[in-house]
Amino acid sequence: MKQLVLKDVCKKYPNQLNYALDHINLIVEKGEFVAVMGRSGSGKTTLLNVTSIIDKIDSGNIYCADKEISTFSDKEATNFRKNDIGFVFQDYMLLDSLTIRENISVALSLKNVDSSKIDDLINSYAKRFNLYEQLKKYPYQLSGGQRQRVSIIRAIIKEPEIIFADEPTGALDLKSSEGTMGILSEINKTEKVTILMVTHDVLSASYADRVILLKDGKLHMEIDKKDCGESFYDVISQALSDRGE
Ligand SMILES: Nc1ncnc2c1ncn2[C@@H]1O[C@H](COP(=O)(O)OP(=O)(O)OP(=O)(O)O)[C@@H](O)[C@H]1O
Repeated sequence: MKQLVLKDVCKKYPNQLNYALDHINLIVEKGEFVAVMGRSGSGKTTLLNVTSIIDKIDSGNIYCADKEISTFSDKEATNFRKNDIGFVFQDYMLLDSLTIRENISVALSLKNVDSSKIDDLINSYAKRFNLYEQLKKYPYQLSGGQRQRVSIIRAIIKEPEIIFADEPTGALDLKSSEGTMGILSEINKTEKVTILMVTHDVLSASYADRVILLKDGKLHMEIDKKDCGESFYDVISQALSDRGE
């Protein structure tokens, strides 16, 4: 089943000569994990922003599970972001004045989950991702890797159809990056959640099923893990270096 379909999607920012997205055609299957790569300015964040309807496109169509989301009204777009998708950002986007438990529960209260169930749900995810002891603490008391695990729990706990991740390992050291990618990969397989992740990091990209490479707003190349097996990491590195990325 198709989760996301982009048909001839174009986007140009005001006062810019070039398209940020130039006739993008892309299909992401339900449960697929896709990494978006490309040099700075190639359109990665714009692609994430238009598929999560944070930003509007100029032409083309975007469908999510057969609904044309690119024509959603503001209210429909807000509901879609609240109920159907989760976000993971490079800088975690946790609220400093709230405890870890409160930070996670914000996602559930937005989705109107029954308050009697919220604590149990948070406890079980926190135990699963080794954060139970941290629930009473504040974000500044946690390491970067722990904060990113909190933000992944906040994204997955509302059972979204898709998680959009923008450079989730961008601020992390190697060990924390591997921990973060291990968790994203686990929830992709266990919860069957579709993931669209922007990254500059080949190691992070190698956890995906497929890598798409953008260049000047165009979909330049796709690399499928199925075609590469064990050498996926090397094939991605080679493709980037061949293109001077
Ligand atoms: N708000 C904006 N206003 C005008 N131009 C923009 C805006 N956002 C992005 N652009 C331009 O659109 C193009 C694509 O930018 P985008 O941020 O999507 O690239 P990116 O691949 O995510 O880059 P990076 O890796 O640096 O985050 C670039 O030429 C950029 O300068």
